[in-house]
Amino acid sequence: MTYQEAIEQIYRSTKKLKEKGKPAAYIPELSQIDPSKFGVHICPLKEPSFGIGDYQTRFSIQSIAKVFSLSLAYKLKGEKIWERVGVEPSGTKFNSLVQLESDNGIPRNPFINAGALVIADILVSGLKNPKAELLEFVKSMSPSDNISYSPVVEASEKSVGYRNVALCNFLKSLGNIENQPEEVLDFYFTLCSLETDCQTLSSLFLPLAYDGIAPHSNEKIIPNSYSKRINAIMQTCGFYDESGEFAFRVGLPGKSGVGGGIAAVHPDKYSIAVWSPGLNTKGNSYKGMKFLEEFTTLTELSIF
Ligand SMILES: NC(=O)CC[C@H](N)C(=O)O
Repeated sequence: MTYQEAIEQIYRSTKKLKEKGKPAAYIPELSQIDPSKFGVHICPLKEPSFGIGDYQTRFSIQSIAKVFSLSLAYKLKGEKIWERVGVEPSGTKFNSLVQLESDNGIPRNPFINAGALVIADILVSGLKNPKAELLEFVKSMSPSDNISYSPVVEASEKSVGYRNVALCNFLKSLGNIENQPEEVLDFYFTLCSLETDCQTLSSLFLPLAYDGIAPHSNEKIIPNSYSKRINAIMQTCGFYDESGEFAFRVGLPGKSGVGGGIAAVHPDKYSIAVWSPGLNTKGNSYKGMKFLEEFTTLTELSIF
């Protein structure tokens, strides 16, 4: 069975499922999204890419962008970043505050909000123009430049961002934020507002399936060892307190966002992006998880 045949078959059966989860309610702009949207796009390394459904509709990628900010911070500062953020699954919700105090302000990993705020701080310190440079870095990964920040989503999240404000101030008080919290939060909310479609998103993850190289340009985006380590962190921490479940059911390194997107990679084989805005209770796309579970089962192509 080809990738295309598998995707067509699973898309049809997953689309029919009555249960589809609920769009994120805590960010006003995201709560408006039509929950019946559903798109999938795959970029195999050695075969033509393929998309189905709403794969060319743009959506808010939210926390999936944390893979890009981590990649850039890692490239910029190397192994030093691990002095300020860990690589252990947190077992808590993405925006949890509880572990930070006992962990002395060192977030468990770069994908929970606390860890992503520390990574944001590293980029704010290390780059002249962090927002523009991050976007330029992201665009270098793909032949498509169909990705941009959404000022509307950013403003919407800022209007209710009390928890992230609390997290950033808490981190500052514990000595793990160098800049003013307002500046770090501004960069963080802009990062989370990145918008693209499944077609571009899957291509943006292809370097992580190809030893850190962007196949369209042959450019080394990040060293091979960084690419492997980022995949390891996606595998263990990419789905918050559902990371074990995702490894168990899907078996691919991946990252989700509360916009309902999931990007995942099979090293040396493919990258794939799925979008369905309805979330399960852990904040991960309900149909996105179902789709990927069926996909790796039918194709027998998980990393395990
Ligand atoms: N899991 C997510 O996608 C969360 C990202 C969102 N911008 C937040 O900080 O709450």
